[in-house]
Amino acid sequence: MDEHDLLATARVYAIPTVTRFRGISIREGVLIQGPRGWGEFCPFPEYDDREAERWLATALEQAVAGWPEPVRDRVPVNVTVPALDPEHAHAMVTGSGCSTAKVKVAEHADSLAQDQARVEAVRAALGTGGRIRIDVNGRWDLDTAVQNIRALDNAAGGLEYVEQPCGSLEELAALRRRVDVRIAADESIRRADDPLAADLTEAADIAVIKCTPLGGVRQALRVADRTGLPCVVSSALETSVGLAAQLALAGALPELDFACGLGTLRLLGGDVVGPDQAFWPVDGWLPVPRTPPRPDPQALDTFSMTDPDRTAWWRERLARTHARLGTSTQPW
Ligand SMILES: O=C(O)CCC(=O)c1ccccc1C(=O)O
Ligand SMILES: [Mg+2]
Repeated sequence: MDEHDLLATARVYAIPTVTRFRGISIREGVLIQGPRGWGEFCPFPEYDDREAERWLATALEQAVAGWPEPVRDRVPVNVTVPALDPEHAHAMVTGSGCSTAKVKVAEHADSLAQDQARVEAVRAALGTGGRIRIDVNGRWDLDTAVQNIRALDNAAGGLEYVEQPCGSLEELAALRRRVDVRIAADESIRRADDPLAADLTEAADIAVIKCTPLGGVRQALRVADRTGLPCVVSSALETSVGLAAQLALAGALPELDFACGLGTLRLLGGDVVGPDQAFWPVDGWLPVPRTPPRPDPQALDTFSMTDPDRTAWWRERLARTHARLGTSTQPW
């Protein structure tokens, strides 16, 4: 797709989040349309153009090339619980229909008591048969991680795993020798200079794989294979258009032993597709699509970015990132 076609179809959106999530209260991005349908370009605002390139490759794969064949037609998902108070966390899990919950912790320093109360409430909502995983987004140092994982493993009555407890691979490897709970790597993979080269053998038991920041379904399958670990596919807080690519990845992975973190539409206060095409989990499952969903014109209008400066910022970012991808016609 040349730059003219790309910008001619581009629709900048802004959707409020239901609760603040990783500092985000408005999710912004751009939808583009190609011969295969719509794709979504939504790198977080603070990410630089180099990192944004991979996000654009994902959108172009979806809009221009299409995805590889899936090996399953539906995937189990977790409910994602933001840093809510215990009552709201309990209600969210009960209403989700999911038997696995991913709980965000460590949203601020000294949050351990709140994190424990949230995790206890989630266990009460799931019952003994449910699974609880926590996501730290790399916020703990090694000693804090050792202490807090023990405390939260107790509060949860057993954790399925802990996602990115510390920032670096070295810390994750050292931590892994000191705790029994399994460790999953997220940022260590998707934010690595070269995700294909990330060596997780000492550092993690599980790989969190997201095609949106990795450059598409095909590239994410390569990264997943290279890790040699069981994988969890997880969202980057996309609309249903971008979630479709993540579901195509979850559908195409040779093995899928864990619930995916793709039930995140409920964190957004709206969507760009109509309710019949939206990826709302039913009884904890989502379908694997063969083609991207089509945005609903009315929903696109509702969530169209109204700030002209932000619209220009996104369009310029899209054009710059496209120029960086260069003449490679198949970046994926
Ligand atoms: O995995 C999930 O359940 C939801 C996705 C999620 O937590 C997330 C969403 C946007 C950006 C980062 C993250 C993350 O996993 O750290
Ligand atoms: Mg994570």
